[in-house]
Formats: sequence, structure tokens, C-alpha cells
Amino acid sequence: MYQTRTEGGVHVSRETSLLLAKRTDKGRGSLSEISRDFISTTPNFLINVPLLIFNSQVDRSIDSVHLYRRTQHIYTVCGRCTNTMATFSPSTHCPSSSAYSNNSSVINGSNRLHQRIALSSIRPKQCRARKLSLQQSSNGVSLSKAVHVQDGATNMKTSSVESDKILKDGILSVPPVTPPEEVKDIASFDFDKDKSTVSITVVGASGDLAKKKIFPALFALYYEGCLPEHFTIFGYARSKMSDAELRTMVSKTLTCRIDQRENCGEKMDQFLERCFYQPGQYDSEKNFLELDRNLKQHEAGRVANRLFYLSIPPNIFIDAVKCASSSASSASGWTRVIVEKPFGRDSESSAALTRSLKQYLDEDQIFRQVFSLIDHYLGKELVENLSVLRFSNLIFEPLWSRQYIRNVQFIFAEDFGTEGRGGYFDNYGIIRDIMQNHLLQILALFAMETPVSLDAEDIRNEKVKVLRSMRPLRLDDVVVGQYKSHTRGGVKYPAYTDDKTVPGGSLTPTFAAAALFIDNARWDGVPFLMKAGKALHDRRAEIRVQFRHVPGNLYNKNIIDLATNELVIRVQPDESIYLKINNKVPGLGMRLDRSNLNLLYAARYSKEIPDAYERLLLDAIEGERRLFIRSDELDAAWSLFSPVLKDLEDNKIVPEYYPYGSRGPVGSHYLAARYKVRWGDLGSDQ
Ligand SMILES: NC(=O)C1=CN([C@@H]2O[C@H](COP(=O)(O)OP(=O)(O)OC[C@H]3O[C@@H](n4cnc5c(N)ncnc54)[C@H](OP(=O)(O)O)[C@@H]3O)[C@@H](O)[C@H]2O)C=CC1
Ligand SMILES: O=C1O[C@H](COP(=O)(O)O)[C@@H](O)[C@H](O)[C@H]1O
Repeated sequence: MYQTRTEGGVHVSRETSLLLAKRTDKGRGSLSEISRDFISTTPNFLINVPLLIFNSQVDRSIDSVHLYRRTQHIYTVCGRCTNTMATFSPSTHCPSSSAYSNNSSVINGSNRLHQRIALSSIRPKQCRARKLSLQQSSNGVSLSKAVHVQDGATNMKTSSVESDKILKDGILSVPPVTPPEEVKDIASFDFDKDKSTVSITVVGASGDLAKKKIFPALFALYYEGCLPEHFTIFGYARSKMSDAELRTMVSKTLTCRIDQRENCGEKMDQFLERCFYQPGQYDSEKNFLELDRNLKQHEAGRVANRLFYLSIPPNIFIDAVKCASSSASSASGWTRVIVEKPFGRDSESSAALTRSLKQYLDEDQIFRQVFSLIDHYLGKELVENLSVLRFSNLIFEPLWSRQYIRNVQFIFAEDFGTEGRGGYFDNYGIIRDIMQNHLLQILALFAMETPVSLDAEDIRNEKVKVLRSMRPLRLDDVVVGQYKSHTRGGVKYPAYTDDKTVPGGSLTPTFAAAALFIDNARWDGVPFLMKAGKALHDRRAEIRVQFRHVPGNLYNKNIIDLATNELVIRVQPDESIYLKINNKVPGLGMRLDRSNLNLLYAARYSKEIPDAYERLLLDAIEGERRLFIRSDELDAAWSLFSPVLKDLEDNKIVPEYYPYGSRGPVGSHYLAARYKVRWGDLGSDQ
């Protein structure tokens, strides 16, 4: 039985550390109806949710609220409403990425409103509260609600005065509660914004990725008000640098991503003032202790949450993790380590790396020191949108199977070579660099069954299932290529092996095409084609879904080889979603042509698209794990590619050479043709 008490209108369930408050349109309201129902009908409800404030202008339409714990950070809130048709739209500048999980629906036209709300453990100022706007069709009256939620608490007591304040303010000013003893949730360490801080250490700060992506992404988050009030950024690397030198280096790659902001320069200066540098070796506990001392100074006695971003080559991951964990992890808050790809070269090396990592860190969020494997493609806007497109549009989901889909293509192309990264690349090749991770992750999201919910674990469970249903790739189903020198317009473009860091005669593929199959009921026999290459004629990343022919098509006579529908999700550049349809050419005759129904993001949305690293860093800070790779996903991914990688290397398969800037090896067309597929990115109407 759950005991409860009421303090200043705030209902507190002792066992669950739950505070539930409700504010009606008339002012402060009674909580009894919510809490009574809540307590009595929700036996398995959450532990460790400190507060829900339900700020409702449509009080009468809600007669119960239930919270169900789903994961560490995701809760389900259900309220019964009257004639409610609801859509949520986060309306802050920087909605928490966990707003991903907001949705609502009317169940079979009944009066029941289900609201799934993902709560996140730490909310920077602007990111903290999310206003959810509900459009209701009740009696033609437009109604709105705001739900403000925060979780995570530590060692604090609530008083009626505090509670009053919350209710007066109406929105979020969270009274602390004591979490139950048994819950060692890291979320509970960062509750009070005045008492907690986040320190982000970019390990390998002098490197390419740090300069190009990580610091700019952190700045963009700062710019958008998405970093916590108290935060510090440390660069860590072997290079000798002062704070000022780091700032100069970083400032060169910072941009004002959002146009027309007048105070950008000022913001940059403020951001740079929060950046510091600590030189050190990656395997030196002593150097990490120095870092720890420096971090502590900046944390100034607050509850310290620490994020380490390992932007270093993979051969030094474990050293750095060991030292960070033993000498620079937080004693009072969480410690999270983001590990970059490549994570291993094959199944064995990846499993060995995971084992080593697990000596120092855990994967499960309930622990205080955790690691997360990043795949930045999961943070790309259109990859995020894939599930929305499929699961929230009736016109797509029913078609998402072998019954209607002929083949699916995942295409990655870059119009530049390995410039500057040849040393790294030669040890991995394009299959490990792009296919085994980025493209396969997109494939898994594309092909998975409907997850139970949008909770990270539910999604990752479905991804693993689909990966495990796939046939390991065969050598016959792979084509590899390598770019060679080419002169165009008087400019000579280098061959891959011209790179001084690449061994002469290297057979490492810079291009690969592959045909994969998912042996399950939904996708049996459907070819999933992948193509990835460097130094090609253009830069793009896209998903192409080619549909089957219309059976008994009446218009067969009007066009030779009537094209089938194709859905294109262009991840980059020029983010867009378009559907190729057959259409009548206007006029008196009956002629068909192919046209696009086109959702071009730049034309539709004025807001700039955030870089993938922004989303992922924010998620890492917030403890949202949906976009990070679980180690069983990683194992499944390696199982698919390891055998063919071994075959390629053992048999010293010579890649097909293609000119720099071309469309890649002809072999990829033969591979596609074997499965009666034509690559969608060819031709003028792509
Ligand atoms: N660059 C990119 O576009 C992408 C990179 N990644 C991954 O991110 C990580 C970092 O990439 P990137 O920044 O390109 O890597 P870099 O080669 O630029 O290395 C980063 C830093 O690590 C240190 N370092 C480099 N080589 C060694 C070595 N052999 N021993 C010890 N320290 C070394 C250097 O710092 P110092 O000498 O100062 O210590 C260097 O500045 C890698 O795992 C990479 O695979 C993933 C996606 C894209
Ligand atoms: O992970 C990698 O990704 C980049 C491409 O990333 P994008 O976001 O610019 O599309 C690729 O160049 C690099 O080789 C690879 O390691």
C-alpha cells in the first residue's frame, strides 16, 4: 500500500518520492482527485519521480492522471479527457530531445487521452520546461495545457512554503524530495540547478573531430540556451596549449548557426570563457588527476556531473577510459563517457573492447559511471524523422513490407577523398567506416517492427531483432572499389594511395556496394542495397524506397516502362522527403510523366537544422540513450559484416578502381541488376 501525505496542496507519496501538484484555471487546485486515482489505480507506478505539475486550463476535462514508470527517464502520463483531440508541440527554443516521446492520441474516439511524456533527468534553463500545446476540438473551443515535469532529486526536503511557491509560480520551481534508498539513479544527482554542474571534457581536443564538430556543437547548444547554467568545458590532449590557445583554436571553427542573431560575437566570447585546456597523456593517471583537480575548482563544491567525449583514435580508448574513470570521475554526480566509432574491426575485437570498457564503466544508466557508443548518423534530423514518417502517417506504415516494397537503398556518397585521414581510414576501409555503423543503423530503424513505445530500450530492442534477422553478408553480394587519380578541368585529383599516410599498394576499399537481406516475415526476399563511397561525383546520404508495380495498371499503354513510386528521404544535403508519382501531363492527350511530391525542408521550415552532434551531446547530458548504440546492437552489426570483411582481406580482393569524382565502380550496377534493382540516384530525375 502506498502511503501519502499532503503538504501545502502538494501530494507526496513517501514510498515513491513523488510530488504531484495540480493547478487549475481558477488558481491552485485540489490534488485529491488526481492522487486518489493515481495511488489506487496504479499499483506498479513509478519510483523516483519527484514532481509533476499539471497546469490545466481545462481542469474539468481531466479526471485522472496516472504515471507509469517506463524506464529511468521515461514515464507515461494518462489523463481522461473530454472530446479531446490533441497534438503536442514543444514550444521552447531548445526542447529537450526527450520531447521526442511526446505524443497523444484519441483511442477509438473514446474520451480517453493518452499522453506519453518523456522526462529527462537534467534540464538546462530553457530546455527544462516544455510547454505542450494541445489543440482540442471540444465544442469548438480551443484549449491549451501546459505540463511541466522534472525528475531527479537529492537529499532535500519539501516544505509547504516551497510548495506554495511552486503553485504560485504555476510553472517549474521544483521542491526537492528524497529519493528512495534503493534507487541509485544517476538522475538524482543533478536535481538542483544551483547545486549541480556539468563538466564536459573533450579528450583529443586538438583533433579534427573536436575542432570540426564537437566544439561547434557545444557552442550551438550554449547559443540555444541548452547547456545547464553551471557548465565548464575542458579540452584535453597531449599537445601543449594554454587556455588562450585552445580558445583561439576553437574560435576558428565556431559559427553562428542560427542566422540573424545579433549577439553572436558576444555569445562566442562568453562561451570561450567557459573553455579551458588541460594537457596530458591519455594513459597517465597523474595527468587525469590534474584534470580532476582543475575540474573540481570549476565545479566549486556543486554536485558534479561529468561528461567525457573521447575524440581520439580507437587504439587509445581504453587507456583514456581507465584513467578518466579511476582518476577523474565524479564523486558526487554522474560520469558519462561517449565513445566514438570505430568500435573494433570485427566481432572479436569489438567484443574485447566492450569487455575492457565494462571493467571501468557500465552500460546501464542506473549506474553512475556509464559509457555510450555514439553513431552520429542517428542524430541527423531526417534519420530522427524516419520513425515519425513511418509510424505517424497512415499512408506509409501499411505499405512498409515486402508486399509493397520492391527494394530499399541506403546511399552514402562524399565528393572528397580521405584527405588527412588516410592513416586512420586505411586500417578500416569504407565498410567499417560507413556501412557497418551509419548505414546499418539507418536500415535497422527503417526495417524494425513497431516498438512498444518510444522509450530508448523499446526502440533498441526492435533494432536488435531486425539486425539479428539479417543474413550475414556474402562475398558475392559485395562490390569494392578504390578511387584513382583523375584530371578534370585541368585539375589533378589524387588517388587514394597518393595519400602519404596510406601504404602504397593498399587494397583498402574506399567504395563498397552490398546487397543485404532480412529473413523475417515482413522483409523476406526484399533486397536492401547499400552503397558508400568517397571521392564520388557528389555528396549525399539518402534512403530510397522503391515500390512495386501497380498490378494490372490501366495506364501501361501510356508510357513505356511505367516507373514505380519511389520515396526518397534525403538525409543530406538539402534535407527533403519526396515521393515520386506518376502524373498526367496537363493537356488534351493522355500522357504520363513522373513528378515529385516534395517536402524540401529549406522551403518548409525556417529553422536551421541542428547538427547531429548537438542532438547527441544534449542527449548525453540529459541521459537520453535512444540515439546511442547498445552493445548487443553492436554485436549484431559486427556479426553481419565480419565474415565478409575477413574474406575480403584473407583473399586480398583487389578493388575495382574508379576515377576520383566519378559515380563509382560499374560493378555496383551489376550487383543491383542481379536483384532486378536500378540504383535510384542515377539519371536526371533523381
Ligand atoms: N574526424 C572525423 O570526421 C570523424 C572522426 N570520428 C572518430 O572520432 C575520433 C577522433 O577522430 P579525429 O579527430 O579525426 O582523430 P585525430 O586523428 O585528429 O586524433 C585526435 C587527437 O588524438 C591525438 N592522437 C592522434 N593520434 C594519436 C596516437 N596515435 N596516439 C595518441 N594520441 C593520438 C591527437 O592529439 P594530441 O597529439 O594533441 O594528443 C589528435 O589531435 C576517432 O575515433 C575517429 O574515428 C568519427 C566520425 C568522424
Ligand atoms: O563517421 C564518419 O562520417 C563522416 C561523414 O559524416 P557526415 O556527417 O559529414 O556525413 C565521414 O566523412 C567519415 O569518414 C566517417 O568516419
